[in-house]
Amino acid sequence: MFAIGLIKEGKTPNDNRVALTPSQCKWLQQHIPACTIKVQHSDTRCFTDNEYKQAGIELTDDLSACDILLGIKEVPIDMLIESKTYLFFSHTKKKQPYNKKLMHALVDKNITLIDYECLEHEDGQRIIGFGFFAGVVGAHNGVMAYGNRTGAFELGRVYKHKDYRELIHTYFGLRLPNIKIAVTGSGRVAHGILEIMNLMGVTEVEPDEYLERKFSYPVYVQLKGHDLYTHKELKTYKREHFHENPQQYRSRFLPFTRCTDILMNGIYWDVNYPRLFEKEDIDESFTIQTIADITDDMNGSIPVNLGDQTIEEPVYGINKKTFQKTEPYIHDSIDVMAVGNLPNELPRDASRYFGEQLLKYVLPDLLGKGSDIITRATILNKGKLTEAFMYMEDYARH
Ligand SMILES: NC(=O)c1ccc[n+]([C@@H]2O[C@H](COP(=O)([O-])OP(=O)(O)OC[C@H]3O[C@@H](n4cnc5c(N)ncnc54)[C@H](O)[C@@H]3O)[C@@H](O)[C@H]2O)c1
Repeated sequence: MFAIGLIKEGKTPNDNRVALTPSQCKWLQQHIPACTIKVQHSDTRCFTDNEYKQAGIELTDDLSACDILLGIKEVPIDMLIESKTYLFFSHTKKKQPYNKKLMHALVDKNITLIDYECLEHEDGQRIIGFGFFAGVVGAHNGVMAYGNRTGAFELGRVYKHKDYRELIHTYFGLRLPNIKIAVTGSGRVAHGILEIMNLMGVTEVEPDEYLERKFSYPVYVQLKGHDLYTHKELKTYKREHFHENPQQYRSRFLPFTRCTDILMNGIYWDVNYPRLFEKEDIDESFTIQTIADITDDMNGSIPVNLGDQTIEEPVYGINKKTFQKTEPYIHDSIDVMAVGNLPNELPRDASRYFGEQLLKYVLPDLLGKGSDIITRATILNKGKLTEAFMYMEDYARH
């Protein structure tokens, strides 16, 4: 018998998401008879203890009999059980200083750590994540913020709805003005944004039309790598070359800052990548009024991202001259929506989607003979760094 435990999230503030929903647990127990699931009591999880009970899943406080423990966010050190196999987002692979102590504890307790973020197909595409619902919520919030600024329409808050289905019912009858929306990126986040664009009845147009034409209806353009970056000398874009040498490229986004009303940013970014634009580009010709920075790196691809807001208050203003933070929706400011845990506004749907990927691509191998995907995502094996993660030796040692 193989026992999987769903741990209670311990990080503060509490995350309400979970790796497997009650019906996914039930399905797993029915289809893999050698597997049982235990769920640790929690009163903050988006599915209640009672929902798991109704699905026939055992609830307990003690998961010490489980072989594999599934969480979402970093597990607090005092909640780690020795010698277990854990799956969660550890945020350690970039040697993040704030999780160094957690890494030391994982080593000391002989834990096997498989990090969701490192589960990748052979070509480097991530297998599981919450990006799609970050895109959904971020796009909604971006359009909502534009409505709040202009008074042209009103949209409510996502988290006040039970789930996604209920949310999209509220779009019935929504009529957006003739705005132009630029969507950047081509991954999960971008797909979530596009879903909302289509549900809100925004029409997709090509980049050249978007730049040159006026439309009598709302439009969006999706800008992918080759629309956003060009090699500084060769004036070309090759995806793999760009990923390996981003410093050799510059942004091509500037013309879009001169005709866009809302920017929905969903790209992948790191410090070596060019920003979409610079602060100095914010002049009289800069038309963007609302930025939904779903990518959300402080002072990153969006130079006026001054850090995170909360789910309750997701938007702040940036003064166009001083670049200081202001109240949202005021004259002479651009509104920025920047929240680091957007999927928590739709936790039930986000968890269901996450669990589906886990069931399809990870758990069968994890419960069976293992796979290259799992090996590549194993940072620690019984407290020891695996070969691919030896670059973390100085970080893991103490
Ligand atoms: N605000 C939030 O709550 C929230 C939630 C989830 C994700 N995010 C952020 O949104 C961004 C996009 O996430 P996603 O889920 O769409 O990612 P994804 O893995 O689904 O897609 C990333 C895309 O970027 C491309 N890319 C470019 N350079 C890359 C590189 N060096 N490494 C990997 N991919 C590269 C990939 O080809 C892919 O098309 C990330 O920065 C992520 O941290 C934010």
